[in-house]
Amino acid sequence: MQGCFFRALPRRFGACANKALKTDHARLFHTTPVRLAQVAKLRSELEKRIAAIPIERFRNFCIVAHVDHGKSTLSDRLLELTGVIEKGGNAQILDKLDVERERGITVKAQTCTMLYNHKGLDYMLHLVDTPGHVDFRAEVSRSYASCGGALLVVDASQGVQAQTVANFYLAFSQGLTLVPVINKIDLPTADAPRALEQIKDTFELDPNKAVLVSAKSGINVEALLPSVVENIPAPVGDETKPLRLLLVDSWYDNYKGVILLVRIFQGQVKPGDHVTSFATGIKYHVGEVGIMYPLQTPMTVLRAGQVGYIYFNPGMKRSQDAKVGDTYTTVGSEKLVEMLPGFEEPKPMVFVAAFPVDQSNYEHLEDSINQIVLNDRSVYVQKESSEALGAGWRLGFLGTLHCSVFEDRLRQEHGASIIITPPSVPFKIIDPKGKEIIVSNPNDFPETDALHHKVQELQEPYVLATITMPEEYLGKVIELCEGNRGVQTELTFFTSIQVILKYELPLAQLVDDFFGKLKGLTKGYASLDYEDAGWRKANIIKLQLHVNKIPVDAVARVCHHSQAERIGKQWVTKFKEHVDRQMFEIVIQAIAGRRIVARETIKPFRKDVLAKLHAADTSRRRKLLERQKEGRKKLRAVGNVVIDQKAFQGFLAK
Ligand SMILES: Nc1nc2c(ncn2[C@@H]2O[C@H](COP(=O)(O)OP(=O)(O)OP(=O)(O)O)[C@@H](O)[C@H]2O)c(=O)[nH]1
Repeated sequence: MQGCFFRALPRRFGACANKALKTDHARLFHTTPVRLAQVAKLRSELEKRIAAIPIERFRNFCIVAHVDHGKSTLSDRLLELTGVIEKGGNAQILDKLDVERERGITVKAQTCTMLYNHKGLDYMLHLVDTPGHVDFRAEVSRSYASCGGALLVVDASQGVQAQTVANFYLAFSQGLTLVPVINKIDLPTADAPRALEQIKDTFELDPNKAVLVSAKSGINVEALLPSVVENIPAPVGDETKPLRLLLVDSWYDNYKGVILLVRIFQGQVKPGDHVTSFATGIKYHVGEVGIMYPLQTPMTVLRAGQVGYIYFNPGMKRSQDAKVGDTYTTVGSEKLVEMLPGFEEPKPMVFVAAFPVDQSNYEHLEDSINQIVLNDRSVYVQKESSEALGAGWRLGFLGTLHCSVFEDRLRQEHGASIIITPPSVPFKIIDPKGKEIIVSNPNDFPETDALHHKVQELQEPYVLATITMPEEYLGKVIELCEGNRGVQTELTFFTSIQVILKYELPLAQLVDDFFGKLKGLTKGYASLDYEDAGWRKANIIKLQLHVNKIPVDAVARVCHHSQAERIGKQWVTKFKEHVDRQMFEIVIQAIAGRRIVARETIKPFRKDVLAKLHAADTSRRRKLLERQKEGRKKLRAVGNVVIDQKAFQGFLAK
């Protein structure tokens, strides 16, 4: 992670962009008054070099791997090799989202163009560094659409892991050429022959084509680019035909509006062109086109086969108008150009309710949420209000990591103080007429009395989980999967001691810290990946927390019948820990449907402390009343029970 420049590119994150200009490279390529002439000269030389490269010498490729196998470190080395960034200069210019740095994960795919001279000829390489974590798989899948091949990186000490398998099949299904790369060969625990055997056994990839490197120390990295040039096919596309471009990604810039990352399939695009979107029908005048080198570097034209950015003049204001997967063409060519197949929008599958700790911060928090959502449109936001916690939002995410990254960004970048409920998954109601309704808010679950005439069937989402692990943990992992309502679909030994296990699991079980339990059971040796497996009939029920017979709406959740008692017991025990004793008895109940599945009681105070106050002691009485008034501000009422906000925070904390 340290010194990773490429991942640090803050192109989507306007606030950070200026910091990136501290790099020598960025100074050269971005205007400061002193260097203006020099910048113009360098850009024009770069442009001339690019103009002389025919499409047959373009190579668009991405780097895919399991989490932490070294994608970003390798990207840095390739950028250094091609002179895009300076050698060893990365440490000073380290700059990226706080959350990415702290967690050591890539959240957004980043792209960069490189020029590489191979056997006396210039090649234009376009590289995409993709996130490894399963929650951000849509980023990887979209990146593939602009690429002809991929470097499949495998850590020599860990070998093939779950996300290596998932990335391989995704790339394979999209017809990409794969170049295997065995990384971290410098580690004492590296076992390159085993990793080579695994890629041969599991993916039928030729081990002789694999390149063995150490991205960290740079060993043999120079052998990679010749392999890219020789093995990855050039894109095809006629630059003389009408424009046909695919919108791969977008981000928001406060000054320029929405900036689009595009792959040109046919024709060319220049500033001043009048273009139109197939999805929205909106027409725009192109303001600027350019390449990521590694920051936005304007060019006079982008042509077939290239990946670059464009923005409009006047700028695109609404980020919803930039539909990832959309096709654009020149106005007047609409009938001559076929729309590209596009992408399926990723659907949020994990939902939480979020509330400001202090209701007076509601508007500030709403602004912060909207700002993050501008650059992350996979987040679903809907207003919600709770009797206990006030006004807030229901937020939907691609997975639990996506959710906690969002939460961290709210806290770190916007200083938000927020209460977030544990993640839950949506459920589907099929009504008696066969109409399907997907519901993400447990409070919309039909009342028990209405269930039989409002619902024909209830369904919950399932995933197909791929788990890899050393054979010695197989028994324990099978037990864990079965205990989480899993159904085994495959068990394969891919070396004499490594196993790939596939299970269909309810997503609700997976978000309930399944990965944490798996890691614990296997001492961290197991890896997990999953993909959507559709909806299955489910025996689910609404579980509610009642305090003195009044439901605490923010806490309600929908769960499987078999889990209701366990969760209910956890709830009442935890809630009791966080609620202060009061003047009367408090009864806390967990109720599933009509059944009370757990109960705790908080006994009242024995003495009335106010009784001791002397009637004439007015100043003390006033002091007490003021203190009480102050305290009340922090309190929320649930029926007749007044509960401190901190109790909710404590109760809802993981
Ligand atoms: N010893 C050694 N460590 C390496 C090598 N390549 C990467 N690392 C280390 O492995 C860790 C993960 O590297 P990254 O480049 O962040 O991995 P990544 O695949 O981009 O991670 P994600 O994007 O989060 O999936 C970092 O601590 C790197 O310094 C290598 O060749 N040798």
